[in-house]
Amino acid sequence: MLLKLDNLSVGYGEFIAVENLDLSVSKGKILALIGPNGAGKTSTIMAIAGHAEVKSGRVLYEDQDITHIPPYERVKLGIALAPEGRKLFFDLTVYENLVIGNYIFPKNKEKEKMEFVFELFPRLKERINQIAGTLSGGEQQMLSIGRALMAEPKFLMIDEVSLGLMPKAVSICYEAIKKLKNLGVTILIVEQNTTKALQVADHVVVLESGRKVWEGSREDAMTDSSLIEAYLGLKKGEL
Ligand SMILES: Nc1ncnc2c1ncn2[C@@H]1O[C@H](COP(=O)(O)OP(=O)(O)OP(=O)(O)O)[C@@H](O)[C@H]1O
Repeated sequence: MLLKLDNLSVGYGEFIAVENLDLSVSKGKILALIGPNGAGKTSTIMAIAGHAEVKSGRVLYEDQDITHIPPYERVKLGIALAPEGRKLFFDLTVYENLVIGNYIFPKNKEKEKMEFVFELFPRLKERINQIAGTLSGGEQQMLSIGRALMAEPKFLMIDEVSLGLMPKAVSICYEAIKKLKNLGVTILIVEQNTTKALQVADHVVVLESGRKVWEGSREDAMTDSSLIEAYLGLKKGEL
């Protein structure tokens, strides 16, 4: 296991967004976290990144308890996040956003890492001096993933991979996810487009109202008709 959540509860003040969640991500695999709006998917990954308040339970990474270490320490350990809404520096260029992704790391590998991002997303290289706020939604998602990759993560989390993107951009992002997996990166995706998520995921966890209501392999997910109908809004055979 690369990452393990042990009985984790996450909340905001009195409100509990995620309750007693147990979840594991195996090294080199892709986990898809799915579920309706407000289910607690974003809260879960924000807790892993260190940006949400853990009420109880533990976040374990490479068998180390990281529940209470600051976010940048987690980045140094190899945990990176492409957050919901991309959270780019919209007034800065593509290049400058990527430089910021490297800011806690030595400058000497910056160019090499940026070249890797450009290999994955050639579109970003073409637009290197463009202001991030003027990029298309798809290009912004590529930049958000690219910025996370500047940390050379072992564990990459992407929130809402395909939300609001054109089909072509969705394909580019998913191709990149497959390539990263082949390079050994462990990936957690939060996704509304469950059909797409199930094409790449090894394991699936469904959250509803802050609780885990289903979990299993992709094969299990694709053959469990109650899951498909209840949570994916599809009839068996439509996947
Ligand atoms: N900063 C916050 N302050 C208070 N409540 C919050 C905050 N962020 C999220 N919540 C609440 O926590 C619950 C879970 O939200 P979360 O964003 O984790 O769910 P989600 O599954 O990612 O949903 P969505 O797909 O809509 O983003 C929701 O009821 C939401 O209103």
